[in-house]
Amino acid sequence: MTAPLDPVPRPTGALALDTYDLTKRFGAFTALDHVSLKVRPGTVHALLGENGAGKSTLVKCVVGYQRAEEGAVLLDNKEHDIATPVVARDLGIGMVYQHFTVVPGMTVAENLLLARGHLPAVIDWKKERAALAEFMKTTPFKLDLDATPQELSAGQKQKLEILKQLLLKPRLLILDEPTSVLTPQEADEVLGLLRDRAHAGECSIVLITHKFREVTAYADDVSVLRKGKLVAAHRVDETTPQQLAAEMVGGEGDAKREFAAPQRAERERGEAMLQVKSLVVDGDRGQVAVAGLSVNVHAGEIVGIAGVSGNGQREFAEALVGQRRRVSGEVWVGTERFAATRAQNRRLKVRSLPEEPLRNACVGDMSVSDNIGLRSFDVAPASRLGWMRGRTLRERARKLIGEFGVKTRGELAQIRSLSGGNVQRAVLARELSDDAEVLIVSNPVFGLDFAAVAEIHQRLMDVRNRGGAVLLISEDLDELLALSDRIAVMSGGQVVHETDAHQADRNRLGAFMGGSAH
Ligand SMILES: Nc1ncnc2c1ncn2[C@@H]1O[C@H](COP(=O)(O)OP(=O)(O)OP(=O)(O)O)[C@@H](O)[C@H]1O
Repeated sequence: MTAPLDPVPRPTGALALDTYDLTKRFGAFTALDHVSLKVRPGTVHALLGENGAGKSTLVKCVVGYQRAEEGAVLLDNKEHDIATPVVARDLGIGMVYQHFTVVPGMTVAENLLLARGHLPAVIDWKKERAALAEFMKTTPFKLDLDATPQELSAGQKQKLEILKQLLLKPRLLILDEPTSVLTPQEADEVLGLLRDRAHAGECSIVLITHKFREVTAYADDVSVLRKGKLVAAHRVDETTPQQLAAEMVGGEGDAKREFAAPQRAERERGEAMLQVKSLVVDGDRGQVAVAGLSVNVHAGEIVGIAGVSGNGQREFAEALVGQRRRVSGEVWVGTERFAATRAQNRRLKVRSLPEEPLRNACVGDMSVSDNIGLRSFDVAPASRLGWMRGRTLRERARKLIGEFGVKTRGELAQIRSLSGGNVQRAVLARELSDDAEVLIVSNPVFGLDFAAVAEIHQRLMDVRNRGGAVLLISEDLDELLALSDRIAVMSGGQVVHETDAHQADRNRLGAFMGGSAH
């Protein structure tokens, strides 16, 4: 290892974490209410809870990102005042956040080095690069050390976040939904690696997740938060997903939603609504990201685009919705050549939900109401003779907040104060409120709890059932298999395989995704 030697060797090994009566308020709202969590050293501890239950707030208090008003944080039974993330890091606590914290202008290698903190005055790049290359060999991820974060897909950025923490050899590692944008195979690899490190006594892991499969397969213990309170704690092998789901939502009835597949209406597929013909799009580094891609989506069908992140999906989605220049090729909606202008989107009812909606589809400092009104603020009834009608916008927002179950302290709250899942719901409320005819979605349930996943999947299915055309770009094969009528696999910027979803074979799809099938 090339890190400078510490004067006093740091203690190593897995930490025990206890929170005692932790209470955190935002104004009059209590986000954490006397939470006493117990994480045994050398274990993987899953933290479950619906969107807005307080999971992120709890761990942010442990890593010094937020300060609790009451209660205490204990490491190995000793109370610590963790006032800042730097204090947490020095105590051996690492955190992989739900949002990305990589520095955009720096390469993967620079980001990794920066994460290590305590850098020497002069960096011996040759040595550092060699050390990083060695380190990369010990992880399941392969990332180009010279790439910049703008060139990385959400999945790759997530991997970089995890790598940054692994490099620090934390004694307690907290991960806030680390697998949301990973393929099932990647998720298994990373969770397997983390569990092995925990069981070897190197670290303890706190894993915030919405996936019961991950809890049963990888966690030793599980705690459930509901509305800011810790409502249950179990050894994983002494509980069931049904019991956990019921504890999360506070009632048996709702818990069944997770296990309900979306209702697919029997219907003939109509004419081609969205046609992509030989589309070529460049990536951020000028490389060809989408290399002559063609795909059609018909009325009344969902076409799923599968693929390992970084195979041009992000650039494809951006080019479709007008956020990236198309080098050549054509996109048609119905009988019209489609340039994704605001007027066209409105007239042709083309709607989209990009990944990372807080960054890509919202103005964080603006209110929930204004964000919901972003598509319609300049058309009647919200605007009359050029005047925006705030009250109309707010009333409409309030109605949609209710309809889409957005948990917010009111339509005037800043959208960035909402939990991740609720931002997603707010954007969906905006995009789906007026019968979309063409819907382009990327990783739509990233970070959502099971009830929200089921609900949003049904909403996407409803667009299809009503005769809309849905293009669903997702790195989650289970999601694609559950929703799609057809699945196209994207690899190297092209569609390399297309199949009827009902006859699709997971392994075969996986082989095309990995580039090993012909
Ligand atoms: N900085 C803040 N200001 C005001 N309210 C906040 C702030 N941070 C969180 N909240 C509120 O606290 C509650 C808990 O949010 P938190 O992000 O901890 O939920 P979560 O369980 O992590 O949800 P998700 O699964 O959606 O990420 C939410 O109602 C949220 O709106």
